[in-house]
Amino acid sequence: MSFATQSFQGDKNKDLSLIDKMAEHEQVVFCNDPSTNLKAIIAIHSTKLGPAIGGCRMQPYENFDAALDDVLRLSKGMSYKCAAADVDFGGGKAVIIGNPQTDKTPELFRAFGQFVESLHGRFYTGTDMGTTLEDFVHAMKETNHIAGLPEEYGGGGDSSIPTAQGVIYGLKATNRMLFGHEDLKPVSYAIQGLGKVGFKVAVRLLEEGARVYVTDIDQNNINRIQEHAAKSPGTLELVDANDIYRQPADIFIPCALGGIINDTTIEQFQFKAIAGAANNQLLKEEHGVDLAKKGILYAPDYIINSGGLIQVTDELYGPNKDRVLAKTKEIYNTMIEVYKTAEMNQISTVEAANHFCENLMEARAKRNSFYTRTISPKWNIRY
Ligand SMILES: NC(=O)C1=CN([C@@H]2O[C@H](COP(=O)(O)OP(=O)(O)OC[C@H]3O[C@@H](n4cnc5c(N)ncnc54)[C@H](O)[C@@H]3O)[C@@H](O)[C@H]2O)C=CC1
Ligand SMILES: O=C(O)CCC(=O)C(=O)O
Repeated sequence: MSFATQSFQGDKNKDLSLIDKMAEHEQVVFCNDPSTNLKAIIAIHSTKLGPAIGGCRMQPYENFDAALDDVLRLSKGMSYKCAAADVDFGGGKAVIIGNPQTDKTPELFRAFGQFVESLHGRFYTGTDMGTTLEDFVHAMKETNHIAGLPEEYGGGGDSSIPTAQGVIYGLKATNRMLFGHEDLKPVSYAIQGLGKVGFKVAVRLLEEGARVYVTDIDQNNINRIQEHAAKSPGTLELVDANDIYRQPADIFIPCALGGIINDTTIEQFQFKAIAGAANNQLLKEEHGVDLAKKGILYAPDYIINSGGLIQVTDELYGPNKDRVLAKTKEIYNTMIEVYKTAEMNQISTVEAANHFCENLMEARAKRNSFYTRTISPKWNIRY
C-alpha cells in the first residue's frame, strides 16, 4: 500500500484555492491507494471539544470537487451536531469516492482503516450513507478508531436505530409546535429515502396509523416497505423520486441526499414543516430563511438527526442502550427550545440553532485547548 497522503494543516503556501475552501477547517487528508482503488477524503473541522468524529459516506461523486465540498460541509455540520448533542467530540467526516453497489471490497475498507489509523485518534469514523457496519468490521482490523461497530464486536450496533428514534422525537416536537399535540397518527408525512434511517421512520409512522408518502430510487426498499404497509394500520402512497417535493403531506422527512432544500424545491413545497435525518439539507444557509418566510417550520438537521452520534460516542465508553435512549429523548427538548427561540426572536430556526450551538461551543472551548485528550482504545490491533 502506498500512503499518498497530502495533509494540509494551515500551511498557506501549499495551494491557496484549497486553503481558501478549507479556511474554517483544521485539517483535510486526501487518501489514495491504487492497489485497492481507494480514493477518499477525511475532513477534520474542529477538535476543540475533543477528537473529531463523523461517519464515512460512499458515493459516486461526479468529480473530486463535489466530494471535497460535501466532506467540508458535512464535517462542519458535525461540529455543530456534537455541540448540540453535548458530546465531548469535534466535527469530522470522510467520503469514499465510489459506487457502494459495485466498488466495495474488504481490502478497500482495510486501506481506508489504515488512513484513519494514521491520524492517531484525531478522527473516529463509522457508517453513513452508502456504508454499512460490515464495511467497518474490515476497517477495524487496521484501526482502533472506529465507532458504531456491531454488538458482537463490542459496539452499540446499528446507529441508524437511535437516529430514527431521534427523528421520531423531533417529529413529536414538530407536531407539538404545529398542532399543539405529539400524536403521530393524524399527521401526514412524505419520506425521501428508505435506507437505514428512512425505512425505520416509515415503519414506525405506518405502525402508528399515519398516511405516509414515500420514494426511493432502490426498488428493493420500495418492495420492503410495501410488505410492511400491508401489515400496518397506516396508509402507504408510493411516489416517483422527482415528485416527492410536491406531495400534499404535512411534514417532509428527507432521509437521503443533502442540498434538497433549494430555490427549485422550495417553490414546490406545500409542507407545513420539514423534519428529517439527511445531513446538510439546505443547499445554502439562506434557504433556512426562505423556509421561514414561506411559513415552513424547519427542524435543523444536525439536531434532529443526532441520535446516531449519541450512540457512537457513548459506545466508546462501553455500550449502554438505556443511556443512549435517555440522551436521544433530549432531542425533543432541544427542538422545542430552538423552535421557541426562533419564534420569540422572529428569526429562522437555522439561525436559532446556529446561535445555540455556537454559544455552547464557545463556552465549552474555553475549558479545552487544541485537542490533546486521548481515549483508551477498546481493542488493540497492533500492540
Ligand atoms: N445512518 C445514520 O445513523 C445517520 C444518517 N444521517 C443522514 O441521513 C441520510 C440517510 O442516511 P442512511 O439511511 O444511513 O443512508 P442509506 O444509504 O442507508 O439510505 C439512503 C437511501 O436514500 C435512497 N436515495 C438516494 N438518492 C435518492 C433520491 N434521489 N430519491 C429517493 N431516494 C434516494 C437510497 O436508495 C437509500 O435507500 C444521509 O444524509 C445521512 O448522512 C444522519 C445522521 C445519522
Ligand atoms: O451516525 C453515525 O454513525 C456517526 C455520526 C455521523 O456521522 C452523523 O451523525 O452524521
